[in-house]
Formats: sequence, structure tokens, C-alpha cells
Amino acid sequence: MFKPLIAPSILSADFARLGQDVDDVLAAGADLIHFDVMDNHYVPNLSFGPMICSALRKYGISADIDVHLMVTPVDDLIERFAEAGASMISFHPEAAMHLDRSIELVKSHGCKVGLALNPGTGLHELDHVLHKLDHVLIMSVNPGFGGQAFIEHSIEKIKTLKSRIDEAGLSVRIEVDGGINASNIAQVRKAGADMFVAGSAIFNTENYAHTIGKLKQLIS
Ligand SMILES: O=C(CO)[C@H](O)[C@H](O)COP(=O)(O)O
Repeated sequence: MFKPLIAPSILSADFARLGQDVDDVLAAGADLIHFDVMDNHYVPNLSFGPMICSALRKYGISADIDVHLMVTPVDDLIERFAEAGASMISFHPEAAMHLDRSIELVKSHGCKVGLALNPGTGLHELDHVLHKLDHVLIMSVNPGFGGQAFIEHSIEKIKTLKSRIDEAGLSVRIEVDGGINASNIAQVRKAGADMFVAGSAIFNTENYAHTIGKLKQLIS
């Protein structure tokens, strides 16, 4: 059983004072930082690239940086984020030309590797690669925007994935991203998730320590 982790998504942070905002959520108890990378091609929104990752490293952020690539193609940005200081990189199977090669590319840089599955993407995408992964990122909203409502059928998908990982005797984290907040995080934890991405539920509150403390209490 993995220790549950809270990963604030900087998509909802204050970009005008990003370094300080990231410092603040870490001081408030966040376990790592989540990067939502959007290319206005794979998803209909544009966010930020590897320069922001290296800028945060230069600023002094030493916590793990968990990069979620919502881009196609993936290989060039895998390399650039690894060089910029990413600790974990996930990408979408349908966005990769050669899935196994891209997984190996992440690993070759010493980063943890994950696959991200959209709400409409089946677990069968994991069939031949699950044993190679450090985590699976279950999207509980359609990718592209923060602040959307959690899609309820994600719960069944998480439960099925958890059984599959356990039956195979694998050690693969389940990360859930989209619409996570105090009203649903306990149910998502119970279903089998152990890494929780939250953007608006954390950054849109006044007191990060209070919010993260409450989320942690609900999953402990
Ligand atoms: O990656 C996303 C959308 O593509 C996530 O939904 C986002 O990072 C989390 O935001 P929120 O907690 O506000 O739903």
C-alpha cells in the first residue's frame, strides 16, 4: 500500500508569482507538484513548457515535479522535460507513435513513467505495458481545463485498475486528476487511488495548509 500523496496542479496557481506560490503549497504540506502541459493540439488549451520547470528548479524547488504531457507528439517534450528537472512524466497512449519506445525513453532519463487515460479511454491500453509503469494517471475529467466536475464513472475504472494491479502482483501507483476536492477524495482513495492531483480545490482557497490538511485527513 502506497502512502497517499497530494499533488497540487500549478494550472490553478498564480503565474505572476509562481515560485512563491509553489513554495507556499509545499510549505503547507503538498507532497509534490503537478505540471499540466497543454499544447493547443492534443487538448484545446495552451499552458506552459519545460522552461517553467527549469525556472522552478533554479528558483530552488527541490520537491518532485510530476509532469503530465497533454501533447502530441510526445518524445521531444519527454526529453526536454527530463532535462529541465522533471521527476515523473506521464503521457497519453493515443498521443504516442510508439508506446513502448516512449515509455523506455522516460525511463532512460531516470524519471518515473506513467500513462494517462482519458475518461473515454479503456484500461486495455495498459495490456502490454502495465508492468513497465510506475503509475497510471486516471483522468476524471476530459483533459484541457482546470475547475471541471469529477466524472463519477471514474470510480469503477479506478477499482478495476486497482484489482488488476494487485492480481498481477505489481507495484504501480494510481494517480487521479480532475475535479478532486474534499467532497470526493475519500471515495477516490477507497476505490484504490494513492496520488491525488488537485488544482482549483487548493489554489482557489485562502489557506493552503488548512485545505491540504483537510484533504490529507480524508485519505489517511
Ligand atoms: O489536467 C487537468 C485538466 O486537463 C486537471 O483537471 C487539472 O490539473 C486539475 O484541476 P482541477 O483540480 O481544478 O480539476
